[in-house]
Amino acid sequence: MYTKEAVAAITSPAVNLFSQFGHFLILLHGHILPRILLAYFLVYSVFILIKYRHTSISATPRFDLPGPKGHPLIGNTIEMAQRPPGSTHQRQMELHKQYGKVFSLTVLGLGRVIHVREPQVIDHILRVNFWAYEKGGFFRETLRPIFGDGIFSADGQHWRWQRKAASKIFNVNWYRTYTSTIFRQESQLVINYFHKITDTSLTSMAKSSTSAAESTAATGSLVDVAVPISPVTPLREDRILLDPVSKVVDLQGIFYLFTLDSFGRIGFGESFGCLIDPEKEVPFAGAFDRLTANLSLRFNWPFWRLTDWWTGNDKKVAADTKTVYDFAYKVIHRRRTLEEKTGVEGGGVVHDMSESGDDETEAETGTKKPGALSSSGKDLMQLFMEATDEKGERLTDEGLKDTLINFLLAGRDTTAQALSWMFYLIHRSQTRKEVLTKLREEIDTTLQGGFPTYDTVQAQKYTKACFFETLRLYPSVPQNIRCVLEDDILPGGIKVYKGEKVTWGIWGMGRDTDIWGPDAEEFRPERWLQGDKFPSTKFVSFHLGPRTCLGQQFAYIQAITVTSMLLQKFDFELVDPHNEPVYGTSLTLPMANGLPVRITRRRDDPFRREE
Ligand code: HEM
Repeated sequence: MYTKEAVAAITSPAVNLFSQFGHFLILLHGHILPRILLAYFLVYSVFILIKYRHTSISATPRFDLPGPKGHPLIGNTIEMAQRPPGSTHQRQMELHKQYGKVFSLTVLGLGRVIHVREPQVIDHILRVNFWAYEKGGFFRETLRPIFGDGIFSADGQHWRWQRKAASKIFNVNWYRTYTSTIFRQESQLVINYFHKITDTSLTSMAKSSTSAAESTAATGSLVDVAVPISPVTPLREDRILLDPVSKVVDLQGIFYLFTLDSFGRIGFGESFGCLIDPEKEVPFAGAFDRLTANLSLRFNWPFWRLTDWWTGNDKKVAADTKTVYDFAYKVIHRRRTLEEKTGVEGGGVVHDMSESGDDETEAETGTKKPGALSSSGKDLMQLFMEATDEKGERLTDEGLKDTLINFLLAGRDTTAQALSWMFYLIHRSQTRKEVLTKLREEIDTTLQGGFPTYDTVQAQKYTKACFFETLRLYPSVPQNIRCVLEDDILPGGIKVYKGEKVTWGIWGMGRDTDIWGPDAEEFRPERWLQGDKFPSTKFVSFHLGPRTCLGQQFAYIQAITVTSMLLQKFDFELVDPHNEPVYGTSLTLPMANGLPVRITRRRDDPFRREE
């Protein structure tokens, strides 16, 4: 047995060693390491605070660029998020006045955003050095939950093939023989509705609207998918007929219905039926509107995922996305079934335009009889079902869904808003009366009381000038942004580095006196018939370069058709002709409270026949 002393002799060195190591650990853990860490942390924090004293930590500081001072670590994030809705464009213009043609801001999530204003610089980004810029991950990730990988958010090869496929579709033959006819028919539905308002008493109006709905439901010709026209269809919250007694309607609301219905037919050969009874709510349209408004908020607020979850907005967005997707898949499913039955890609759908009922006009203008069409009577869905992607493969249902939704986003709100601003501009008190007179003279002389066609639209130079002049002052896409893919030097010598963003305000450029001269703020369509020509690097409302708007012809044919047909028949009086409508929050440029106008039958219609 070991004695006490023997045990102590054996264990004490070990105990000593252990206790010394313990002391060392205590020293290290209890005092020095945290101190070192703390000191390191403090020094690093001071360094970070100094480095990012005016810049968000997601951006490299740049002292060579002017711009409003930001807060430490978050840069200008709060200021950007706090801007009152609709004031973005004015604020950007003020900042340009203060800091010059180039200034920069930093925002958490976005990083450094460089604002540019010179046409030459924008031309460089969009055309000259196109491949050094892209929409980028931020844009894609913000849009993807709703708009998938469609043409709007795609970059590189995936964008290129979509562009190539769509370019084949948007051609003169298609416009001449297919889309123009649909624009005419849909414009006629707007006219029918306005006739109902202006010509009949309230009671008979209500009756006729019900019977129109019933007869359409019975034939099933227009309303197949989206619009359950039945007494249970709810009335719209955002009413179209604002005052039945003094015949006031929301013209912007009507234009939204017009472009949606037109797109339904052009996109997949089925109308949403909105114009059959504009007072009835169309669930798809409501869901789509809310989704686009949500998207615009996401672009300005980097923490949208968190706040959406916190407020429960994510559930509403999910429900709206489902409504839109369900609709798209239903249409696709019908086409796939047809495809199986016929054995032809996309079902081989060719719309017989001779059902249009306006063959007389076609005969008068000498254009081909629509019923005799072949490929030009195909809707977008048919054309995309026939197309192949970058790998030479047919589009999946998901790809088709993305395509449809992206084209709808591209083509619906933009044209509806441009039309609303144009009607506002030609009727507001500040615009010279001769603008409307000249417009009507051109319409009457060209159409002689008949319907517009593709060819008459081309001849209406003044009407087109009014449309372009509207888009100069009120561009439907008021702001745009690109991500820098590789370091570059902009004209004028400003350096931009990979990962930074460049943005330009199209709204502000349209009002810049350096670009458009001293009368930049004036609505003067004549400028398009004299010095200013389209396309031009000054006018970026339809974009520039390889990603220029694919639908610009589509848009102005549609706009000129409906404008001509409405001005032939009706007089419009703004309820408030003196004040500019307030801008709504969106990716595009809507009027927040619509465009209330009083409608009457045209007083001086030289071709009026008693109907
Ligand atoms: C007044 C009406 C319109 C305006 C002001 C307008 C403006 C624009 C702008 C600014 C872009 C560039 C967006 C970007 O890349 O960031 C664009 C792209 C596009 N637009 Fe339009 N647009 C209008 C109508 C239409 C219509 C009616 C369609 C089709 C039916 C259409 C189809 C497209 C497509 C497919 C793109 C994407 C092009 C690409 O990325 O290659 N647009 N549009």
